[in-house]
Amino acid sequence: RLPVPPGPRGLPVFGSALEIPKECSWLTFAQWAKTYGPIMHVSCMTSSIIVLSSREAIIDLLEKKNAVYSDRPIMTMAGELAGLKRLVAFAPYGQRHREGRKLITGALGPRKAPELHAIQEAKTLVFISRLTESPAEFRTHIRWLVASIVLEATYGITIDSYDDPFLLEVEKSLAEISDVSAPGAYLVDAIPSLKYVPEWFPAASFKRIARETRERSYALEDKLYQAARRQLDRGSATPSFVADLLKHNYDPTQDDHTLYAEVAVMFYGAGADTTVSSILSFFLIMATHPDIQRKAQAEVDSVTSGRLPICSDREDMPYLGAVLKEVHRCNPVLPLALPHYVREEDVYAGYRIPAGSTILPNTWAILHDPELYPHPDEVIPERYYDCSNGDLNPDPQDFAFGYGRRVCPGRTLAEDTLFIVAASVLASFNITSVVPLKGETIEYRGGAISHPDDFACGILPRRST
Ligand code: HEM
Repeated sequence: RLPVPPGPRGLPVFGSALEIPKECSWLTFAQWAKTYGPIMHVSCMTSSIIVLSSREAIIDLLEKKNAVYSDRPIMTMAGELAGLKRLVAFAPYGQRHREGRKLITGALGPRKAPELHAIQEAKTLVFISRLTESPAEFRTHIRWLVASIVLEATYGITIDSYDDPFLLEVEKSLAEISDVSAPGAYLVDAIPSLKYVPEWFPAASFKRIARETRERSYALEDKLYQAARRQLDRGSATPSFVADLLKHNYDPTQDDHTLYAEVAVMFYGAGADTTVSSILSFFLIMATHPDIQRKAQAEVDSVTSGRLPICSDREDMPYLGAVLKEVHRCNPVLPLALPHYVREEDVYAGYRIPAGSTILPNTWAILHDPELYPHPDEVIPERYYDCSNGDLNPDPQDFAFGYGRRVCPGRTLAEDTLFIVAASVLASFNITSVVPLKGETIEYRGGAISHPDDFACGILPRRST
């Protein structure tokens, strides 16, 4: 038998579970990869994790062998007990997952771009005026902006403020989902047979937590979906994902409704925190790199000549495009993507990849590899201009949005939102003077989603500076 890839030995029974930090585990994995190489085996309680830290390994396995490497690990607490495996991002690779993805890619394809751009541009206009009125609250405005774009595009629901009761309910449910899916948080994930323990049993509070999370997320999914249906019945529906599905299916079965509701709820679940984190990184990078900001503003000004930017300006603003590539490279929002899973044993580079391994692509390690991106800790938009060596500076967006048949289906929506926000902010404001709100410097943190530490920054209307 071939050996498994090299990796830290860890402790008996626990393996390396106690050495993997809950925050920024991608940094620890990147450090270990310097010793053990780009294909690393990490044992963690009863499971095997294979961490991939090179572009070649990720392409060879997750892209070229995507039929084998597109499953998701079985998460007993989140997936089974809390019912999340019904949702596209957590679903096992198979028919239901494919159906869900097909609906999302259809709804976000080029045909739908004009409708989506209209929503993105209108909401960004309101965002700019709110930012002018209360710049110190830029975080709240960013969260409102992303929520209002996603909920309008998915359900046709208008959200006026970040305190909207509907939105607070959605955020609460998401926080619960994030709690139950935190790796290592529940013993039942390491010992799946515990799932059979009855809820009343002492120390089985995880069963109650899972049931409550499941019930609340189902109720919310239904509430949002029914709100969109009611608008259609009243004839007041604006173009949206749900309205479009129901307009094209005159006689939906109960199974259709269930599928549509499950897929719709994914837009916010997968698209809100991720997009917010990228926009925050954009603000941080602009505030800390005034020269880059000025250069991007000059480009925006020359294209728009005084009007506000629109989504179709994107291809005329290559420098801003390069800045946004750096935003994704410096802070890949999902630094380990989402975990993939391999059901069958495989062989790669002389190693055995055991059946049932969780596969973690270390996107952060690739986007900070000095062999691929010279001076990886510096923000250098110009790095994408030099095409003389085709192996250097590959487009970070091809990594930041994941891999193979699990690649993010919301990429275009996310990129367009980031672009219109960035271009409109640059046209309207100078972003200055960053102040860390905790500690001395601003680091990127997080468990699964990476985001910058809290910071304050100056946001001054350009006409007054
Ligand atoms: C900056 C914003 C975003 C980033 C960086 C991002 C990145 C990612 C990544 C890395 C994955 C995991 C891919 C993998 O497993 O290999 C993913 C999955 C996913 N994303 Fe995004 N995403 C963003 C925004 C969005 C938006 C706006 C939507 C809305 C539709 C969305 C929907 C999804 C879905 C449904 C999945 C699961 C796909 C599957 O399992 O088949 N994402 N995203």
